[in-house]
Amino acid sequence: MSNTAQIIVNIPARSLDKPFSYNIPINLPNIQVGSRVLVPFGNRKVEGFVVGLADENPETLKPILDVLDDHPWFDSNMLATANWLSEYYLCSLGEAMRLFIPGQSGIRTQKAYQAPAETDMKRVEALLSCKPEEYRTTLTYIYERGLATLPELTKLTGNMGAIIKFFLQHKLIVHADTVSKRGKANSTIIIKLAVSREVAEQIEQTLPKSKTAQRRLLSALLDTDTQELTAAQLRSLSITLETVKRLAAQGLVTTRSVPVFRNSYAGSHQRTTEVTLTLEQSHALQLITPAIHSGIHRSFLIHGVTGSGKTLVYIKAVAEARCLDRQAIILVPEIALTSQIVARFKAEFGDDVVVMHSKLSVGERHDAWRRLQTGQAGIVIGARSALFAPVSHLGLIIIDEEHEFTYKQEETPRYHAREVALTRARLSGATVILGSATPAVETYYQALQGEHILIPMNNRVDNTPMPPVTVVDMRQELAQGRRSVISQSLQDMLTETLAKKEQAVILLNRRGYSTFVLCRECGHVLKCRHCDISLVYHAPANVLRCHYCQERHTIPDTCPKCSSRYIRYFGAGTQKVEEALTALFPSARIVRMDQDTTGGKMAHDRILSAFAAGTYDILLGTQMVAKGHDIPNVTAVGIISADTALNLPDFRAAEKTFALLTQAAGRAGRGAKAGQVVMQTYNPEHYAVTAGAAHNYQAFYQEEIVFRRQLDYPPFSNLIKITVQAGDEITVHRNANLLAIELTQSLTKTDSAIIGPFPASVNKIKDVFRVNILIKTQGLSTVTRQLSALGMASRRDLIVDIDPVNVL
Ligand SMILES: Nc1ncnc2c1ncn2[C@@H]1O[C@H](COP(=O)(O)OP(=O)(O)OP(=O)(O)O)[C@@H](O)[C@H]1O
Ligand SMILES: [Zn+2]
Repeated sequence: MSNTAQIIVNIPARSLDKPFSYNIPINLPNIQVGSRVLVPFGNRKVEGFVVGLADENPETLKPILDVLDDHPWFDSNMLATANWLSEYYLCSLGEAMRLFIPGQSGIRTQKAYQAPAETDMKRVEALLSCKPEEYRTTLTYIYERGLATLPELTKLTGNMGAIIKFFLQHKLIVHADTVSKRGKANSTIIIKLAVSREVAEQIEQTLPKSKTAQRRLLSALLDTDTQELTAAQLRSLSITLETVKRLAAQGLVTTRSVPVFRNSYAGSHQRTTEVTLTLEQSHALQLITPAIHSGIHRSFLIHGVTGSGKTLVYIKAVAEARCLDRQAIILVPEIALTSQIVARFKAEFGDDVVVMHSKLSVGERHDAWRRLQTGQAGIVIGARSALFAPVSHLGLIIIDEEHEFTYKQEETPRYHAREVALTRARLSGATVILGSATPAVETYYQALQGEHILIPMNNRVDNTPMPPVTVVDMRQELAQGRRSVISQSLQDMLTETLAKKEQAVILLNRRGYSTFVLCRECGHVLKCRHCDISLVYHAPANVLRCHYCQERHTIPDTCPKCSSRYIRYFGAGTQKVEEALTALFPSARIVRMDQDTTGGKMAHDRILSAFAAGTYDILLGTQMVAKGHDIPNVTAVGIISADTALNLPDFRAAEKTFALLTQAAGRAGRGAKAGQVVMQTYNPEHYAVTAGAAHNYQAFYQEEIVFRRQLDYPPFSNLIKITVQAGDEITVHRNANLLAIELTQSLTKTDSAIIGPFPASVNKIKDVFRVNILIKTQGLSTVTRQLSALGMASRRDLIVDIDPVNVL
């Protein structure tokens, strides 16, 4: 048996990226690879993850203090996934492993203090003599109790920080932090008869009259089929635990403790009425089902138009995995926006579903994960973090709306859920289903290369037609003297919809930051000569700048294309549009949904539910109104400005625009009533707009992939973004320039190009200046190894982002 363990301590510090050896004491024999333990570290007690076992010289090592779980938290594929994550995304193993722990830590540390081993009371008196009375009260409190926690002390006086500091400084007290296990499952006891029925009956007869409670307990146990009672049943019979103890002492009953889990989503389980699968749905399942049964990893891309019924395919696939007793993880972009899909899974699978929600407490999270770990639940639905659920029989991972950028985590570790899902599934022999009406260009390319099995679903359920789209050229609106943000066509469509008592969704995608510059007469957008990227207006310097190559341009007085003087910085907010709508339709019930109205996370859900229930006629908002929902009475969708995302200085601008337009248009006419869409734009000829208006992914993809190939953007390369940070502008630029030189020298043989340095789009956050460098490479693993060797992953002034979704 091994006597030492290699342990990764759960402290978010990059410099601690190596395991430490600890002695395994004899009283903790069940420590295994994957166990979570409590270890001394410096003068603290911290959580650690066992990543290896060995035989060394245990005498020289500190001992492990405790084990946090009965069974190892990490199984082998979770460990392997964490290892892969730390290598691919250049984070420490500790940072990767923390992702698998609900609340990121399995212990709760509480600050506490005690008297030092020796105290010289004379010295104490001298020190206290010149201090206010509260110093004396506090110290007396600590000395009398032996140990006092910070919250306890804070109750004594408001000035505790200064007092503790003084005591520590003069060694009148020492740290004695208390550590408790977090999210320990609540437990209940079960009482069982320990003797045969006959014996129990005899004893019940012969017990003296005074022992009524004991007699009642015996007879209650004899009344059951299993000779067992739960704690709750005891309570309802008014039998106390004291009585149980008496009978246990005589060897008549035994007790055992079983965990109970808090289930905040416990609810009724109503199977939906059976529906007949569409041809495309059953075709999809014919391909997916054998893969799930084979236990060999396969991945599928369901490219299904909006309203084609992808959710039902997911449900059937999950049912298939559950029949084999394998577990399923379902990822959705944002849980607050996806209550419909959650509700459908709950209806189908009841309590077998665990929903991971940001509103869950750490304790509830722990319980939810333990239900999965112990096999009491088989399905988890959640945002990207659900990917790290401790399911030991993983059979299926589904990523709905796989193109969404919320699948990328924008803090360390900067992982993309799709990549992690594919890795975890490969390591567990599980199936992956990626689903979208507008797959990411990279994913679709991979599918065409044979990396995923492509499953097209080209028709809506019941062959409901896709809604026709009217593209309104806003330049002509202006030419006709109409200056409103709402075009004639949009106004007409809304009038008609309201008259029919149907509902409309209006999208104003004003997400983004600085304005772009546009000629209102010809629609020309000022772009960089070298990069085919929109120029960004920088207010302080009053210049236009290309974020890719740094070239600066002065703002022209007239449009370089048509010489018009109507050059404008573009941007109308949702509030302005709301005003315009109210003016046009004073009696319409309008609800606005954007960052300002959705302060609380569930506000989304409330607004959407109210809208779905018919409380409002028009739902107006930013991109969050364009996604996921399936409301039969929505027959009209209006898009105020199709171009907003198009003009961001981002090589994915066209992709983002196309996806948003297609998804938004896809909300209309999903039920029995026909839908229609009005799309306002200054770029009616742009392929993202024309393809979006035609619901034609292929048309978009064919154009886009040519552009990506020409400029070597992903999928034809990998990008790495390095953000340099510093407290002042001169330093940040100097460091970035030095770094660029260092990178150019050390990456010469790796088939990489270095772009930048260029200031980040938000070039100062909380007084820290940020400058970006992009590496475009054909040899990602070589480059990441190099970066790691150069120590860049652990430099605190750098953020290294592999496969960034935001290159600005
Ligand atoms: N076989 C079927 N028979 C009848 N109705 C169905 C069937 N399959 C799905 N539906 C219904 O069709 C509608 C659209 O399905 P769903 O929401 O799954 O589409 P989707 O492909 O996920 O679309 P989107 O990409 O726009 O979210 C839903 O109201 C669903 O209940
Ligand atoms: Zn440029």
